[in-house]
Amino acid sequence: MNGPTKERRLSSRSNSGEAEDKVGATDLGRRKRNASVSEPISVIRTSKRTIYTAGRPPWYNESGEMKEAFIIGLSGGSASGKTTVAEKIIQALDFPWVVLLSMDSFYKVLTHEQHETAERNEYNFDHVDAFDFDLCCETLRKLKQGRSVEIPMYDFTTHSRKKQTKQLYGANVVIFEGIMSFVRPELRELMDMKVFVDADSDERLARRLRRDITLRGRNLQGVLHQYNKFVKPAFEQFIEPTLQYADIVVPRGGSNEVAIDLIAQHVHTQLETVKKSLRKHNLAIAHTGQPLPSTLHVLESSKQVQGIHTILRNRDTNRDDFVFYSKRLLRLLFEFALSLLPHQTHIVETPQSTKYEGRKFSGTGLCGMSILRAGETMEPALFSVTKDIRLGKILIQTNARTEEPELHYIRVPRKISEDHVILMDATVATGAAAMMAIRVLLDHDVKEENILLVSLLMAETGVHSVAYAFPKVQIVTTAVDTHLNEHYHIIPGFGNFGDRYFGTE
Ligand SMILES: Nc1ncnc2c1ncn2[C@@H]1O[C@H](COP(=O)(O)OP(=O)(O)O)[C@@H](O)[C@H]1O
Ligand SMILES: Nc1ccn([C@@H]2O[C@H](COP(=O)(O)O)[C@@H](O)[C@H]2O)c(=O)n1
Ligand SMILES: [Mg+2]
Repeated sequence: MNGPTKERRLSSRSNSGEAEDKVGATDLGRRKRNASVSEPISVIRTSKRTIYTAGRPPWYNESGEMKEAFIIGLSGGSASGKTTVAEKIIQALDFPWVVLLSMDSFYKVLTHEQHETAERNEYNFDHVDAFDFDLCCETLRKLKQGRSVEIPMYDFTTHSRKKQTKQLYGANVVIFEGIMSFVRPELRELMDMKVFVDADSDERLARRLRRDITLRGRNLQGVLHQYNKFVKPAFEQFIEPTLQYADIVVPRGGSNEVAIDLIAQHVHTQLETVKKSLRKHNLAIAHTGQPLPSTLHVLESSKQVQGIHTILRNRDTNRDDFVFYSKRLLRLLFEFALSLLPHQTHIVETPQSTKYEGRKFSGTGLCGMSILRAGETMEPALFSVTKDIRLGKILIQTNARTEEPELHYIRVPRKISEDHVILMDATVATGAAAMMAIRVLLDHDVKEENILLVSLLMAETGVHSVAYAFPKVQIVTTAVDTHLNEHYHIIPGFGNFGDRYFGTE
């Protein structure tokens, strides 16, 4: 993807399939508060194994410390309206990168016998032992730190985890909801705000009957049996006692607009400093005091390189010159990138029958992967320095309405998993497209340490984001610019590289 285009702005994501159709669909920035929520998740296409989501770049506070995500914990009895309230908070928040994490994801995987018991509505899903609290806690902690997590997705109709998982890279706000979300102190400690969703028990039973029969594949008798045997006693034993930890109790759940607005307002106040630092982070120097990562390799800024940069950065440079000099710089860049690949000693015999001790690429294979459209401009230069290299392509475009990057097309060379992969994008601004492409490669079993992200020009924030999410990926460029403007364009930058190269300005 072309750096100066908007690589990524907003993201709202959920991990429960049930909620996803509704909550994940929420286009936070644009949708009016009371609008119906029915579109598919702002995807980011899925593969068989992973749902790719965009991630926000990490940002830092004034002292250069990583800013943590704000976590809202939602608890309450089954069918009290936790998921509904979570959706409404997301709508009311109108804030980028909000994630909904549901405790459903952390139901333990059942044995064959347990599964049969569950089919007879005799398995106790309303007991603390039914959840993998360790995984749940680890996931929430990582999300709070803005780190990448892989989230299991739950299917209530089969009582099992879906094959697909969801990859998240960080969030501003995480809404964590579940019947037992306040039970463990280690989970409560991670929460910045605790909300208990309350509803009358008759109301909860009526809603649960309707929902479980229509959405979770249950029958009337089964729901009533499970409710009386497990759900009702669990509410009294585990859930109701956690009401004492709540900062706010929301009676009438999702229909309580006043409470939802108050929660959203409070979060906004809390995040005001974050928003300021985000603005500062984007508009001024990207990360004051943050050292650039050791995985970053910048081509030596020789006089030649500086001269080429001067031509490329000059707005008056015509298209012919722009193409010529970018190709020249690209060849230097690829030669430099190739020098970072593993090599071993290789002895050959010269025409004079003497031995020459040389070097040879020691990897299994090498292929290129371009992020369309601007990454495609790098292909000829790659071909000119590597012989018979296999090439893949990935098209990531920003949805004009949601401003989210979307994965539209992937063509990955066959048997790529043992290869070193040169991932190409002409410029990297926020890093969102590159991160999505890296995730796609990992999903095709490419080893993280075998990926080289190669780009003519990068913004500091993009470098940090990629390095933070993928610490083993080698990042190779000819220069790192410190600024991004409010349109996520690299400053001083090259302008829109793809447009200047293809003459589509
Ligand atoms: N205020 C409400 N009025 C009517 N139905 C509601 C309300 N809140 C939630 N529901 C419905 O009740 C069911 C349970 O709500 P849900 O949000 O899934 O609860 P929880 O996540 O707490 O189990 C869902 O089918 C939902 O659409
Ligand atoms: N396979 C499963 C797993 C869980 N449940 C019930 O789900 C309830 C929790 O989800 P809510 O959205 O209602 O909070 C819990 O009460 C379990 O009984 C299930 O029925 N089947
Ligand atoms: Mg729910």
